[in-house]
Amino acid sequence: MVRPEDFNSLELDNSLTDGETVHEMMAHKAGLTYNDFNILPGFINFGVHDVSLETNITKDLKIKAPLVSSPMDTVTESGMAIVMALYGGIGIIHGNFPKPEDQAAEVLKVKRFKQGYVMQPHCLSRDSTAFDMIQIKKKYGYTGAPVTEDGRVGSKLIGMVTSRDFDFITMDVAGQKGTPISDIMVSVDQLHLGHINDAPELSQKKLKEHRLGKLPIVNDNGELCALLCRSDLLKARDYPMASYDSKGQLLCGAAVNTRGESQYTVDRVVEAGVDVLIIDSSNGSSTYQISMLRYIKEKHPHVQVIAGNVVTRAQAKLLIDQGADGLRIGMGSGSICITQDVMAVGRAQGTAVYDVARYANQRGIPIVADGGIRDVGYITKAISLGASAVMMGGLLAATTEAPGEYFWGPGGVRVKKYRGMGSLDAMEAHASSQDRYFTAESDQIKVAQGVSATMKDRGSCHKFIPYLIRGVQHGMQDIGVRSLRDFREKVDNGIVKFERRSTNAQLEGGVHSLHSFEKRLY
Ligand SMILES: NC(=O)c1ccc[n+]([C@@H]2O[C@H](COP(=O)([O-])OP(=O)(O)OC[C@H]3O[C@@H](n4cnc5c(N)ncnc54)[C@H](O)[C@@H]3O)[C@@H](O)[C@H]2O)c1
Ligand SMILES: O=P(O)(O)OC[C@H]1O[C@@H](n2cnc3c(O)ncnc32)[C@H](O)[C@@H]1O
Ligand SMILES: [K+]
Repeated sequence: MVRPEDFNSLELDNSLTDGETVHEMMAHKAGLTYNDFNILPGFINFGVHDVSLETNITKDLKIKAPLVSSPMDTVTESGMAIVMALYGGIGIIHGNFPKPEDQAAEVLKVKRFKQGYVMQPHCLSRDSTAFDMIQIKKKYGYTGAPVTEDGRVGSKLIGMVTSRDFDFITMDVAGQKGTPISDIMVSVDQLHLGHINDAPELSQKKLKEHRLGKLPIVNDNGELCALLCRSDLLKARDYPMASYDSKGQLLCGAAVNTRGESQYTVDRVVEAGVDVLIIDSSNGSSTYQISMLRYIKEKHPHVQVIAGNVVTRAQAKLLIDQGADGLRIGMGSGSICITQDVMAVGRAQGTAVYDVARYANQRGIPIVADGGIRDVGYITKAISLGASAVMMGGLLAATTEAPGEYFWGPGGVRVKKYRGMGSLDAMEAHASSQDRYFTAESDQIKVAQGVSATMKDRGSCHKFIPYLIRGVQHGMQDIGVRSLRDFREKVDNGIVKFERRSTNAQLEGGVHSLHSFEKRLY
């Protein structure tokens, strides 16, 4: 039987100094990044479950896992933001929508999230046919769908195709093109309905009592708001780490650019209940950024603001002096980013995180290390350099919860699109993002800072994020630190040791010398 007290006097003898302190490692002025170093192991005298990942991402905003999803249109809309918050992180809704109201609607979906409720069910319209229902079944596997006036959530519910109705449809696809949906749906007056303001328990009771597969949830005007699904309820579980606000709603962030018109967007997303705003720019030390920061702080003082991006202490000082509650660090480090090639400006991410964190943390301002997080160990390394959280784009793209549909890429691989917000592809997607790339109002010459790519299907965040969290906990256990604060203190006072590694050591640290291998991670 292992008794903790038997080991009380044991510790590592830190006078035997292998490696170097973080300050020694960073004293060499060449830019370093995560892959350039390892952290040396510490003494494990606690279990992996004892490692707390609680952290502040701004002065006043605490979350339980140091994970933030990037405000990119192939990464974070409400689906991603919900799953990030359920596991203790936070998602930042991107700002590349046709209208500010669309972005606000995504924020609202996160704030209104209730377990078991599908907020964006696939709908049919008054003009749909049985053929369209067959297509939904084929593409998504659903055997029922709500029917609304114009086929969208938010329009008037007129009926519902249930799996029982659907069982009688012949799969004679061509023939069903002529069968109006009204022939196979149950009309709204014969449906059991839930109200959006009802407590979730009440709607769940209705669903169980009437043995329904799905319960449409409507508002006072009879417009469809959501669908409560039996199968999702059965899957529902507790999320003990979830990031909630004081009203018990999931935390949510949103990004805005620095254009004057975006003040209107700020007001809309704040109205929707956003908890934190990110002012999105590759170079945060601009007059444009400062006027946006001032606007938000004056008009909405209760909303936390992460300013950026910055990579130097002078940039950080400027934004902290102007009232930033948090900073986003990274210029050129993103997987889809070509800023350093095109602009000749940027900084190695490890050095940027270390330098800015040392300054900002002294002033009580947390930093989010943005870009270049390729794997779970990179998260631990970013934290070791002083980051309070990491922001991920590519690592989360191509999960089920990322926006966009999967398709088959070269070699028969299932992929989703992942693109830089400054890629021509993203610029062309919406007028709102195009104007930011014209270097002057009248200038029609675009200079892309990002590329458009595909990423291999990574499965659902419901598996991937718990894997990331547990991976970081294991890393911190190996280092011998129980919390982010403990980590920071032990790095600062030189107890946690680092070692730079040669190119050969980097190769050795990866998989090598194998004929073939399979990489299954979680
Ligand atoms: N982290 C990175 O390394 C990095 C690098 C490039 C792009 N990006 C991402 O790409 C997107 C766009 O970044 P960006 O830096 O090109 O956007 P930006 O909006 O900050 O800048 C685009 C152009 O618009 C100008 N501009 C901005 N606000 C203005 C105003 N109010 N009036 C007049 N001109 C104004 C800027 O000076 C710049 O020339 C963001 O999502 C950003 O996060 C990130
Ligand atoms: O996590 P990764 O994928 O390494 O980086 C995400 C990070 O990249 C930045 N970014 C987004 N779009 C662009 C773009 O078009 N050019 C340059 N950098 C970009 C952004 O900071 C993301 O959070
Ligand atoms: K890059």
